[in-house]
Amino acid sequence: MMADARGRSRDAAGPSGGDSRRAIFRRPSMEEPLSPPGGLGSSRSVGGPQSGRSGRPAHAPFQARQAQAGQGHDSGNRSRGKDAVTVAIRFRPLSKKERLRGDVAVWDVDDDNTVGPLSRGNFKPKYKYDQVFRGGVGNAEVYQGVAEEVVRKAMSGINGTIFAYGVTSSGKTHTMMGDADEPGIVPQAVAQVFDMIENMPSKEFLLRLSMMEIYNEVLNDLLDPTRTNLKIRTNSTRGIHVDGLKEEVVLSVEHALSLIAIGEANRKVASTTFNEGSSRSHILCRFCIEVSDKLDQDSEDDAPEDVDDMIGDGPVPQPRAPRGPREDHARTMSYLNLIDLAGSESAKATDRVEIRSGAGFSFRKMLQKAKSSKARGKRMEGSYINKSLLTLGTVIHKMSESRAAHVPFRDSKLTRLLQPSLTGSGAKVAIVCTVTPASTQAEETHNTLKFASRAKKIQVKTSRNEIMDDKSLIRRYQLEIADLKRQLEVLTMQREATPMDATVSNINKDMEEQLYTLRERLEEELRARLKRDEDKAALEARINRLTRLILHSSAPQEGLSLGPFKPSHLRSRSFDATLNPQYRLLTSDFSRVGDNPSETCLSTGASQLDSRLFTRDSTSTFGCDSNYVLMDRGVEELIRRENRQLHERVNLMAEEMAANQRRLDEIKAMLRSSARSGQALNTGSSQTSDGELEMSVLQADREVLQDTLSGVRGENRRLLDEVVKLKVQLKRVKKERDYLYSEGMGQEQPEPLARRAGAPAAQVFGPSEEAQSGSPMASSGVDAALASTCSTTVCASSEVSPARWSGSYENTMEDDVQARLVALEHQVHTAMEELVRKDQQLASQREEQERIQMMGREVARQLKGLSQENEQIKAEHAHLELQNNRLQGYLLDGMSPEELNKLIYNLTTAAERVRLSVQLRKIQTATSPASGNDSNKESSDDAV
Ligand SMILES: Nc1ncnc2c1ncn2[C@@H]1O[C@H](COP(=O)(O)OP(=O)(O)OP(=O)(O)O)[C@@H](O)[C@H]1O
Repeated sequence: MMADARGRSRDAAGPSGGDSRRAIFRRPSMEEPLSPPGGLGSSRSVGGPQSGRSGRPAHAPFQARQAQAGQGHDSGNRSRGKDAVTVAIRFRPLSKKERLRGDVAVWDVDDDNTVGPLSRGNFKPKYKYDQVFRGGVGNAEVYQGVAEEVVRKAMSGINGTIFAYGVTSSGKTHTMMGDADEPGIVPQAVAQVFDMIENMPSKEFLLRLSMMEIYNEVLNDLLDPTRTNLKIRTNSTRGIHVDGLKEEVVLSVEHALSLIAIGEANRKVASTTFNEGSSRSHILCRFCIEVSDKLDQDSEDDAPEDVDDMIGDGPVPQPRAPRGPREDHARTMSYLNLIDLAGSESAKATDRVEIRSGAGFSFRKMLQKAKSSKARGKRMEGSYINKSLLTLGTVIHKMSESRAAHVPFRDSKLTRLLQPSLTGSGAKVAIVCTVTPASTQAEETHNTLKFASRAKKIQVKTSRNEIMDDKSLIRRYQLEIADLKRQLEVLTMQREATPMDATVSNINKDMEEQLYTLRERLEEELRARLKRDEDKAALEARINRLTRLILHSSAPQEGLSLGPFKPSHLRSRSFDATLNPQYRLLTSDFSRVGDNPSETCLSTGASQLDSRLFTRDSTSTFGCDSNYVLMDRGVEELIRRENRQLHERVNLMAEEMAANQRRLDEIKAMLRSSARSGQALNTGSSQTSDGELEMSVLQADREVLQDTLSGVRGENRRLLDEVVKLKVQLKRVKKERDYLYSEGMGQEQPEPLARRAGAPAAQVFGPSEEAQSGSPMASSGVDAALASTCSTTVCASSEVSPARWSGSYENTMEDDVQARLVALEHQVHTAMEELVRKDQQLASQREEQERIQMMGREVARQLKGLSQENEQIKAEHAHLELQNNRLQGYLLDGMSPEELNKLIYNLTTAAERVRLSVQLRKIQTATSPASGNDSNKESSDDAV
């Protein structure tokens, strides 16, 4: 940068560069006394277009610049006891568009911050300001010259307000917000705030950010677009404030910038003639800064006591508040308002927009109609903007007049919101009026310069907003954290005194042991029950078996009384008769008897059978197995009975046959006599006819007799069939007897009857010689069967008395069965008693089991409750330990809150960040000693 002796600018460093710029700007003269006190010259020397666009935050060399920035800046104001509003003019370079349309710069700046019009190349100084920035000056320099001090004051408890004022496209947004390459006042202020926090370890801060816009005189929340049409309210506690405005606790630079970006995205922007992205609303970005001494600050004497100590310049010498006990730590709460105003625009310019964007002829009317409503909207926007800016100008004008009776702050929302900053008990105001040097906008620029000049005359008191009561949020957090710390200590002490986990685990252990014991008892009961069930089943099986035996024993009695012996269990039972030699013997014996037609033989066979049976009855072998013998006797008795019946029938038949035989003999005799008579008749005719008649009669008689004989023979065959059936029955009986032998309680079978009788079976029951020689009776099977039947009859009439024998063994058998029945009944009775007793035991055990189960459930429920309680205690403990760890790990071990802020911001979402920030503040406050005066009253209006 070059400058001549007058300070007229000759540098080509501005973006426009060239001769025109040299014609506009003059190098300011450092010697001229027009510059307000405050190192403006030094500020100017630091900046420049290059340095301003470096993108480096202006606050970075914050401490290094402190001496420069504060040196004598406010000395003049200090003499008045008031701070004048800092007013700066910022020219922007001619835009490309302006140069293209032939605009030239018609304003010039002197080094003494004087601005004046250029007339035929001559500069006529007209207005003087605190700061005037040429077109090539970057945002960093503007920040240092205008905003840095305001932010510094805000951090020390003095309200600060910075706003940009100017016509549209003059560079307000560029100044306040900037861009990525050249951050504006807002991002630089954020960086400075956190920079200062980082450099003040003895302090604690709570930052909150809110963003709102005034669009068409309607207040909207930019951080929460759902909150619209907010109302401005006033109360004694909070003063003028926006009701329902969202305030976000800010944790870091990035956090704040992200929130501001959100608000920026929500603001109303539109395209106008002069600006593609023109702001159509006033944007208020507000930081609420609460500062407090750390509660547990031990090395307070080494650390700077407040911001002014650290800054060093002390623009407003505040008497240091007497430091009381640690509870009376000073706490301040201040607001830093950063305002980007909407740009005023003439209706002509708006109309130009509409006309310029017109379409072809065919759509002209339609488009004009549509666009006229749009233009109306735009005009309305413009009128609202202009009205509020006009009100601001009026307010500034009135305030600049020392005797102004009434200042119309309420005429617009903008002035209403700015009222505390402009008139309040403590405020530092900086106004950056952005202007363009373009000739086509010389009038607007002139108006802005007039506005700035009036604003320069406003005087605002600056005082620190110290809050000594508990209404501040930071104080609440401090108290809450202190309370939490106390709780933590109590819990820790309790835990150390009686280890919580051990207690709970002991309870758990007892419960588990009880449960285990109960489970064991249950299992034992279950086993015992199973055992009882098994015993019961065994008893039942035994009863069934015995019952079966009883039934088996009673069956022969029925058989004896009702007919042929046929035990029910044998009807369905197949067995191999050939396996039983006794059965085979009897079968063969009987078949031989049946086959032998000889009456003598039959009689002999039957006698042998009876004698054998009798012999068995009288031999000692009978006693070897009473059951067997009894059953054997029963079977034999049956056979005898049936034999007797057969004998009776056979006798009847024999008598009948004998009668028939006699009749046949008579007939034969008659025939023979008739034959003799017929020979005699052949000799005489009369005798022949009588003889033939008699012959025919006899012949007829003979035929009748033959018929009768055939009937008798048929009857014989029937009887033979019955005999065969009886044989079959006899075989079956023998089979049953053999089966009884085989079932004879595991004892040996008696010897075959034939062998005991001492005679070979073939000899006894073999066919008789008469039968073998072919006697008439043996010629047919019928006669043989008849003979067999007759022999059985003979056998039935033997001298052994079957009735007597049968009765005796029946009695024996009955007694035995009765005895067994009694014994079995006794057993059954005993078993039933045992069953009843076991059932009673089972019922009582069931009750006991249910009681134990109920106890188990109750114990499980208690255990569950205790477990939940344990979990809760553990979670609480973990939570408190986490807090403790944070306290000890992060804060006490040296990690600064700023680093923690960054860490939290990087790791968490926005919502979580807010929550954590609150927690963090609590924790941070908890590490400081309690401060504040509890006697002051607090209002809940300050709740976030
Ligand atoms: N000092 C400057 N140096 C370089 N470019 C600038 C400067 N000031 C403004 N501009 C440019 O001028 C254009 C308009 O600026 P900006 O949007 O900040 O104007 P504005 O006053 O905010 O307008 P409006 O009131 O319509 O919102 C932008 O493209 C911006 O980059």
